[in-house]
Amino acid sequence: MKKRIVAFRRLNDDQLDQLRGDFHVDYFDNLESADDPAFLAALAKAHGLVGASLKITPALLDKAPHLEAIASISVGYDNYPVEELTRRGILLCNTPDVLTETTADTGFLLIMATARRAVELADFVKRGDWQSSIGEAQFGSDVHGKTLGMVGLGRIGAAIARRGALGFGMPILYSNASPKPALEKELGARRCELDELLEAADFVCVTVPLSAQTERLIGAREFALMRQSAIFINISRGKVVDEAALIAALEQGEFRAAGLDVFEQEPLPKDSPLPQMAKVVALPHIGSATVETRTAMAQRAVDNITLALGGQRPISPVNTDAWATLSD
Ligand SMILES: NC(=O)C1=CN([C@@H]2O[C@H](COP(=O)(O)OP(=O)(O)OC[C@H]3O[C@@H](n4cnc5c(N)ncnc54)[C@H](OP(=O)(O)O)[C@@H]3O)[C@@H](O)[C@H]2O)C=CC1
Ligand SMILES: O=CC(=O)O
Repeated sequence: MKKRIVAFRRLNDDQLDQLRGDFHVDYFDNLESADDPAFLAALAKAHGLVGASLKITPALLDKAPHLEAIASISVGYDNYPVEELTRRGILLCNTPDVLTETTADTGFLLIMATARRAVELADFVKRGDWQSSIGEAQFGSDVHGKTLGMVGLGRIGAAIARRGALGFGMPILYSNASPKPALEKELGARRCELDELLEAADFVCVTVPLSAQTERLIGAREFALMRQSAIFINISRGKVVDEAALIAALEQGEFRAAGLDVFEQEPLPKDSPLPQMAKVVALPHIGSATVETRTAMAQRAVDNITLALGGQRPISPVNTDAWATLSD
């Protein structure tokens, strides 16, 4: 009998056909909530789960007694209780590498858009306010040659730093759990403490994953250390930043501008002041959101679940201990 997979958000027809060749698939194209009764009924019989952005809780796992593997269509896995999954022998897979360059493009887009005030000035033109040559009050700041401070120098952080160092001649500072000697050699990057980075960088760019160690890593104290002329970029997870402190620091002019792809609560609540601030470029979590990259991510998830449920090692397992249990 075929194993059963529940899939949601979002696979194309070829990917669904590929899965249906090996498995019984229940597909929820537009799942609104994990409480959807049809979704829960399918989950109760599922061996595999494929999808993204759903908060997976132990209570939800209790409703999936046959679950063997989850293939997340994301590289970040802060919405999964990894230890609990491992304890239950459920394998979790993610999608590293295939989204690195696109997410780095988005990070650099935020650097450029904030420094050159692209959104604010495009709105100015759109409103018909461009009546004469713009003056100094609307000038931006250079990107090339400025110091880029990377908070996190993993796959995405390195790809952003590479764009900055090799494309824009930016000196790179980084704070990261472990040293990155190869990147130091390639990019001339220098590792330093977070406080030194915050004090010295013209652009502070956050790319660490959300974890117990990084939650609210950047708050009022950290914003106060930044230069008044500096620009803050967050392309990782909203909860790495204390958002109330970010808003207060922007209001008080502690630094110049913020480029944000991620927020404490997503979608951003309607009463958030952030999108209305001229100094803020706010994007709706589109780091990896190109047709090519989202297709590649979904394909990686399809391949991961197919391999895992077929008894073969998946391409990108997160909790390899669970893989050992599953492959016994
Ligand atoms: N906005 C978007 O759409 C997207 C957002 N993301 C986010 O980006 C994150 C990073 O992805 P990716 O670059 O692939 O992940 P990586 O694991 O390659 O990079 C994360 C880096 O952060 C470092 N790090 C982890 N914890 C700490 C800490 N406590 N202090 C300092 N450094 C730390 C790691 O150090 P070490 O190397 O020593 O382990 C690693 O170098 C994802 O987890 C996700 O949250 C990802 C894709 C798209
Ligand atoms: O935020 C996106 C991810 O892949 O993680």
